[in-house]
Amino acid sequence: MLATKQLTFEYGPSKRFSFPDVYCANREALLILGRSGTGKTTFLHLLALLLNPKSGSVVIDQTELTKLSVAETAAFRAKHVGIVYQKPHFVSSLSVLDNLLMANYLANKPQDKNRARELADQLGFGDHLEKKTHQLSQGEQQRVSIARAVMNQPDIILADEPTSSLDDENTGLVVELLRNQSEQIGASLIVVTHDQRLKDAFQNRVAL
Ligand SMILES: Nc1ncnc2c1ncn2[C@@H]1O[C@H](COP(=O)(O)OP(=O)(O)OP(=O)(O)O)[C@@H](O)[C@H]1O
Repeated sequence: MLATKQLTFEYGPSKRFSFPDVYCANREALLILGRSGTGKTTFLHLLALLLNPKSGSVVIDQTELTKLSVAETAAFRAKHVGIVYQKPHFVSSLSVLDNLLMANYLANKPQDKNRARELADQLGFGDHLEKKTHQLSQGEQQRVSIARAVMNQPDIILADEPTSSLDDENTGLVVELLRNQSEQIGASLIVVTHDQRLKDAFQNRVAL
C-alpha cells in the first residue's frame, strides 16, 4: 500500500508544486496522468523519497518514509521499491546480467542469478544477458529496466513514462509486462505518464 498526504515540493520560489493525495492498495494499479511539465517525474521521485518533500507524508505499508533518516530511506527503497526510470541509468561497463544483480547488491541481498535468468526469459531478453546494455535496442533496454525493478520482489513498483518512446504494439506489451510482474509478486503498481494510450488499461486514475 502506498498513500500520500498533502505533498508539496519546490525547486525554487517560482516552481512550487502541491500534489493531490493518492492511494494505491496492495496488488492494485494506479495511473497518474499529466501533460509534459506538470511535475510527474517530480511526483514519482517524491513517492520514492529520491526527492524530499517540503511538507506532507509518504506512507508505504506501515512505514512513514518521510520520518526515516537518509540511510534508512535508501535501505528501505532498495528492498521495497522497484523503479523504472524515464531513462534507464544502467552501469555501461557491466553486462545486462550484472546490471540486474546490482539490484540485489544494493538491497544487501544475495545475488540471485536464477531469478535474473528467469526474468530475462520471461521478458524476452534471455539471449542478451552477457551483452552490454548499450548493445540492446530501446525496447529491450526498457524490458531490462522492468526486470531490474522487480529483481527484489518489491512491494511497490514505480514507473516513469515507461511507454513514451514505444509504438502501439510495444506499448501494449510493456503495460502487460508491468501488470503481470506486479501481479506475480503481489506489488502495487504506480505509473506516471502523459501517454493517453494507457488510459484504458487502468481503472484507477489520477490527473496531475
Ligand atoms: N532540478 C530542477 N530544478 C528546477 N526546476 C526543475 C528541476 N527539475 C524539474 N524542474 C521543473 O519542474 C517542472 C516539472 O518537471 P518534471 O520533470 O517533474 O515534469 P514532467 O511532468 O515529468 O515532465 P515530462 O513529461 O516532460 O518529463 C518543469 O517545469 C521542470 O522544468
